[in-house]
Amino acid sequence: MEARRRNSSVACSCAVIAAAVCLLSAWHRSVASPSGLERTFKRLLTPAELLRSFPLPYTLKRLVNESRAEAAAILQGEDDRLIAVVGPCSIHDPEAARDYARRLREVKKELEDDLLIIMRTYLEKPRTSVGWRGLVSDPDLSGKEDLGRGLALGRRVLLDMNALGLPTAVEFLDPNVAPYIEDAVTYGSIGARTVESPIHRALAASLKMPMGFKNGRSGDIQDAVNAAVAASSPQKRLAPDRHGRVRIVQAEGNPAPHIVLRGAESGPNFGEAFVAEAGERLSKAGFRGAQIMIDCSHGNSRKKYEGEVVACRSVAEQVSAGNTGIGGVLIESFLVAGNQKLDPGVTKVQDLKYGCSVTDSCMDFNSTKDLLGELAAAVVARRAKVSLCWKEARKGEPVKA
Ligand SMILES: O=C[C@H](O)[C@H](O)COP(=O)(O)O
Ligand SMILES: C=C(OP(=O)(O)O)C(=O)O
Repeated sequence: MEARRRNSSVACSCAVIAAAVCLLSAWHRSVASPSGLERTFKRLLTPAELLRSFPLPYTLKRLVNESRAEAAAILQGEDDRLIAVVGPCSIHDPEAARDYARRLREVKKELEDDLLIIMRTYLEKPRTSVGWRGLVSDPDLSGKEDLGRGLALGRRVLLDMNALGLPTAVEFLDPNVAPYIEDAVTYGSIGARTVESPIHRALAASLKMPMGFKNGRSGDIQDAVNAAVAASSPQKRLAPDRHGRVRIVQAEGNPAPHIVLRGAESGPNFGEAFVAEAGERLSKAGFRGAQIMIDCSHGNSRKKYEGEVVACRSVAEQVSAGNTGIGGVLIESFLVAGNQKLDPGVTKVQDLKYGCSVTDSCMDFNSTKDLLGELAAAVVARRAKVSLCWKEARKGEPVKA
């Protein structure tokens, strides 16, 4: 009896030690899968640990909260400015991103009566097939995919942008990444490749910043409308908490879900007829007065920065003509125009051109500044027209615009 008790306590201690060794030395652990292939697990900091190392200071928390509220007010038609989400297609060089942000913040201050400028700080890239998957996945652009370093670097970039006075926008791609960064994000997007995914819709329902849903790559606007409806509803989902424990999250529904027209393989959808149709579908789905965002890139630019200028000018014309259904734009822009090839593991990072996109083609900073000026002027024109309408309506006269 005594011997059995001793044996079982020895077995117990061995199990505890083994578990501790496993946990402490589990930086790198390989498990044979049923197919005989090795699956590798690597220990990662929990969101709580990363947030402790790189906290969002109180003043920046205030910036995030205030800019989220401003963006939501614009998207609900309560603030007549436009949102402009502007910045590189993807962040690959934090120094170039800071350089860009310093210039953008000057434009932000100059145009803040008419535009809410948010810096596109995209850290995760969904690929059509394969390719570099963004700073979080591969921070060294080497193909080694050091996700632990990527999460830390990505969070630091978001903190830097906020510290420079710029609210940030990201695409949420891997739901597991969200708890590491969401507190530092003002505007979120669900992309064309994931807009039909129930998991992404449920994630959006639990996020506190306004979330934009892109139309599908085929051009189907209804995918985005359905996603906005789903994300506006309270729902439960399984998700890790900040300590990495899987929990049942009771999501309240996103505060300002909206749709983003991004064009399609078959062509752009930034024109008046598409905007009107999107507005009608939104009203039918119960979103009365909800604003639409227009992505001037992707299918709307046919992935060429010159096309972005055309799309953006069309938006400015529609707004200055009095269209009150457009709430903002997304623009891919970096220090210099165009893009360059990045083949992780093959391209030498030191050979990359400074301030030039390694994913989609971007417009250069000076053209961006000019276009933002045009958008701000369009808001001023719309304001004058709309208030004229309002005054005439009050006099009981027919509304002109
Ligand atoms: O915005 C970036 C790209 O459009 C997206 O990540 C897909 O890129 P790809 O078609 O080059 O893979
Ligand atoms: C991938 C993107 O967009 P979309 O989902 O519209 O292709 C993006 O904005 O980086």
